[in-house]
Amino acid sequence: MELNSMLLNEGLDLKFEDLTYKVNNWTDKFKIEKKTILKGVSGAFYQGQLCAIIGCSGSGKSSLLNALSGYKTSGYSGTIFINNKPQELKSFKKQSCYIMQEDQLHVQLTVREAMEFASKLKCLTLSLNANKLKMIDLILENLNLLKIQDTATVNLSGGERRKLSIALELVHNPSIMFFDEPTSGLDSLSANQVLGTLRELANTGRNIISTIHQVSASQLKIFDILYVLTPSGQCIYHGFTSKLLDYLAAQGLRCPLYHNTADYIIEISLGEYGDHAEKLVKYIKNGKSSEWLKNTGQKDLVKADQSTGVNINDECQDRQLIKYIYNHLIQLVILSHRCTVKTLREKFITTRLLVHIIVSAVYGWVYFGVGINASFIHDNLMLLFFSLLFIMYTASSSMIINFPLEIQILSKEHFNQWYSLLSYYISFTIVDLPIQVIVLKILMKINNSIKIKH
Ligand SMILES: Nc1ncnc2c1ncn2[C@@H]1O[C@H](COP(=O)(O)OP(=O)(O)OP(=O)(O)O)[C@@H](O)[C@H]1O
Repeated sequence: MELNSMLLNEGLDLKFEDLTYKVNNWTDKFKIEKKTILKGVSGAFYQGQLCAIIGCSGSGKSSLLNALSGYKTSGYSGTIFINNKPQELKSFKKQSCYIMQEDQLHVQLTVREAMEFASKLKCLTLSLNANKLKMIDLILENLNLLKIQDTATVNLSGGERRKLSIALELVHNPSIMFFDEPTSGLDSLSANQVLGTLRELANTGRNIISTIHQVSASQLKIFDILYVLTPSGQCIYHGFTSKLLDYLAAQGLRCPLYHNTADYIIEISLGEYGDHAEKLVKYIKNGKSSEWLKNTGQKDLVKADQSTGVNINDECQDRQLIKYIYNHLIQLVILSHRCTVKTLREKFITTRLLVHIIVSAVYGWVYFGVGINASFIHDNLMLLFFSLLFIMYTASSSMIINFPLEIQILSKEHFNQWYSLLSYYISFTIVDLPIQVIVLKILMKINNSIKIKH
């Protein structure tokens, strides 16, 4: 199905030059040494194209994607251009999104709820108007999710989860989308459906850049552009998928009949057909050169040379401050609402209440009558101490239990500019506060009633 024209987008062009990524590595002798993951690679991905970054495991595909998307910045050197201007991360993040390998979804919400909260957070509005609701319907319909809109995300299939991850980001109409192995863990039918969705997204004008671990011959044809990395983090091919065989033939490399071309070039990068990788890196100037295309009669990789430029916020400081506070307040209200809905659907809250009832009953029984006898002052102190300890422990336990489960979702949503960390933290605390007050009341009530009855 073709994506509706309402989802059309101008797209952004992305170029990178001499990108190097170094990490610190521990040696056998407990010393730190620098390991180079990406060695001065260059390339360009253009709007309206579906681009695949392929290579063997550990070749640096995710590292390259992390750099291009701005997800990671430390350890990287080189230059990235957006529409021929140096990448300005803050504004770039507003026009891009990064969809990670693992689908980070709120399992307590339904598909529709997840979409509505995403739309509210991205549009900074407490209620969605008819246009926004129509847009959600449109996205769900185009990604075949409308009929399962009331299903909890925890019950979705792998392919549906991946599509929902895409749908959630589409609500703010990103111009460039990064995907880290979007087909991993999916059966071939779901993988084909997800790749079909990526194709449609590219057809709407967006720039779609994806790493792919294993790609079949038929799936390979879906991609316009291939970018192939060697195990040493260099580029041996950057160009049209359809021209890969011509490129290899020009170097005297002929893909065996019925052999997957993607597998063939990866095998070349691994040195299975001799020492060709170095030669190819030089020939294509580590991704910089598209000269070889001229031999094939093809023009440049560039589809369109336009420079709409990245929006730069030039508002005065006072207005920015008011806007900043207003945005945080709106985020806080939406996040508190979402957190309340999730908390009320959690089983953990019942367990928490039960633990308080049992512990308060035990304390009441053990320290019966100590409050009315001055000779039990030591027991009074002990009761106070244990009660405080228990309250403090249980109050922090909700954060300790929930935070590791939420950290991946938080990092995805925060990176994709849904909200600030401050708003997230305050909303989490606000929603937990009434629960803490209620359980404290229970603790005191049961404690007192046991003292009186005894
Ligand atoms: N922070 C780091 N510290 C040490 N090594 C790292 C770090 N980040 C990446 N690496 C190493 O860099 C190499 C490339 O990693 P990366 O995840 O980019 O590869 P990949 O091509 O995406 O692999 P896969 O297909 O298996 O996901 C790996 O050998 C990895 O162990």
